[in-house]
Amino acid sequence: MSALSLHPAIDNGIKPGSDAFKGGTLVCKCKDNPVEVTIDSQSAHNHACGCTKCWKPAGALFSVVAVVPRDKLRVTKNADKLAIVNKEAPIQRYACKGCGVHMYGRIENTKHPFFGLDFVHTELSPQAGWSAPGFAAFVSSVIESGFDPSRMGEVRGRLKQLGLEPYDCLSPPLMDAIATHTAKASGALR
Ligand SMILES: N[C@@H](CCC(=O)N[C@@H](CSCO)C(=O)NCC(=O)O)C(=O)O
Ligand SMILES: [Zn+2]
Ligand SMILES: [Zn+2]
Repeated sequence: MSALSLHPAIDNGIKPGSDAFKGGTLVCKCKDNPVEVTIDSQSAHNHACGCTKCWKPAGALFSVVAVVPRDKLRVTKNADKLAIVNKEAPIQRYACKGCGVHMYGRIENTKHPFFGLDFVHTELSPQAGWSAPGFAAFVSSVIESGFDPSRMGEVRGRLKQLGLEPYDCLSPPLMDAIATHTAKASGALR
């Protein structure tokens, strides 16, 4: 039996990132006048995400999504083709109206724990060297897209085989960072 397909960027093993990498471009899938985003930074916290909100390439069960500082990201070509998918969502995802690809997701709420970071899919980049995915988030959420719940053992097993520890929310360090932010905001922690 062939291995379960999760996402083309991880199905054949995970390519390590490069410490020397300093950024590059993301290009949408339109043949004509593609949208281009330029990022002057390496990515961080790259992960596979099973949630229903993140953009996935056709046929993929997971997205692969990372963050970059928002002040290091600019739209450099065909910005007029972008539209926000859901203005009410904490992460406002800018999708290409031509091909549907999400070019970046931005948080406008200054109180959000991840304010200052934009969400990006580095598979859209012609350059190699972006940070590699390090864990899998929102794994149980693939069921919300219609995936058979009886096959979740297979999904988690394959993620572990690829070296991506599966979590049903974010990774423990990120969950701790969110809780710390919340505790500082409430005054429970100084
Ligand atoms: N079960 C839901 C989960 C959606 C969700 O909370 N997604 C996270 C992670 S996205 C990248 O890691 C999130 O922060 N969402 C905020 C947003 O989407 O604006 C589902 O699957 O829909
Ligand atoms: Zn496009
Ligand atoms: Zn997601």
